[in-house]
Amino acid sequence: MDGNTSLPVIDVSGLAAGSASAVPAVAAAIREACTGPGFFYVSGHGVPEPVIAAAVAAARDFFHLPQETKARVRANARHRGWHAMGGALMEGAKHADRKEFFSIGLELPEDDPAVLAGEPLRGPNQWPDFAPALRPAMGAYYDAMLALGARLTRAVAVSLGLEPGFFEPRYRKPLQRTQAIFYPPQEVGAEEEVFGVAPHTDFGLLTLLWQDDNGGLQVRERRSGGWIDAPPLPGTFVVNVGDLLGRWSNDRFASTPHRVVNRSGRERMSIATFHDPDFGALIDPRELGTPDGEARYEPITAGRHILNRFDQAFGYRKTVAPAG
Ligand SMILES: O=C(O)CCC(=O)C(=O)O
Ligand SMILES: [Fe+2]
Repeated sequence: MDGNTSLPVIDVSGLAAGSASAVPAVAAAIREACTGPGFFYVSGHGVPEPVIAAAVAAARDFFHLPQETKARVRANARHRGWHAMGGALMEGAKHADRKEFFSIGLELPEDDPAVLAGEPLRGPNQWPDFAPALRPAMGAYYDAMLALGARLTRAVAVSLGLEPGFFEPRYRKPLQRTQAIFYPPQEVGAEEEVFGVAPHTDFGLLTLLWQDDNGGLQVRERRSGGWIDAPPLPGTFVVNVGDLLGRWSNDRFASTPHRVVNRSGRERMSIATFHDPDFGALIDPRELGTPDGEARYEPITAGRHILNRFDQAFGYRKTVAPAG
């Protein structure tokens, strides 16, 4: 299902080519998108198709394994590993999401100073030895998203009137999380309020989403309050503003609610990457400037903000002791 969409499609090939002169035009388009719908597509993103295809194939094979096999890498307190169906409940939702997902983050050894210091969410990933293709494929995809995120945040910085390099020192050991998500087909006639992902805003700075060709992602239109489709467009990623960027920018950019309903009759897959800063990055609107008045938010670290949201959304965090 390839569709038309009213959401903007921004060609970011100039960023991938490293051309400094490409930044202002992309930044202007991003500013318009982020003060408008809060969602846009990027084309010309520079991520090789085989990198995407390999990650999708390895994740699909993993999801098709028996539940008890996948449970051997069940998510730990660092959010790494397999999250079974039923573990994610969006704030205000009636039912848990109809999805399972496999989540990775920055690969840090146990003797990394941040891990030794007990920084939450830090450490090595949980790679399944029974699905050996996952590690190289998702690892390469993760790295490609780190690089794409870095290119995009340069343009985001300019779109907020900052130096292009503003975010770089805040992404030394980023909390970026990449999760392959698997949605079983939803029965037709299922209850209205059953979702693949219930309406929510993303927690972090920017989300970079690959989706397969089934469709199902819907975005709330700010003006009408209605839901519009964000259909799959080949060769693109969907990008959206998360709460952390809303807060940091003093609501100049706002995160937009979205949801997934998989009515395709088939299984659906996506890979969401939350391109988030260092645990200790200080999110202070004053630092970005507040041209339209007072700062609306107190400073908070990126890590604290994300942990607060995790504790609300994920069942496993309510049953395991917090660990480093
Ligand atoms: O799978 C999708 O299309 C979107 C997933 C999503 O919104 C999320 O994981 O935050
Ligand atoms: Fe989301």
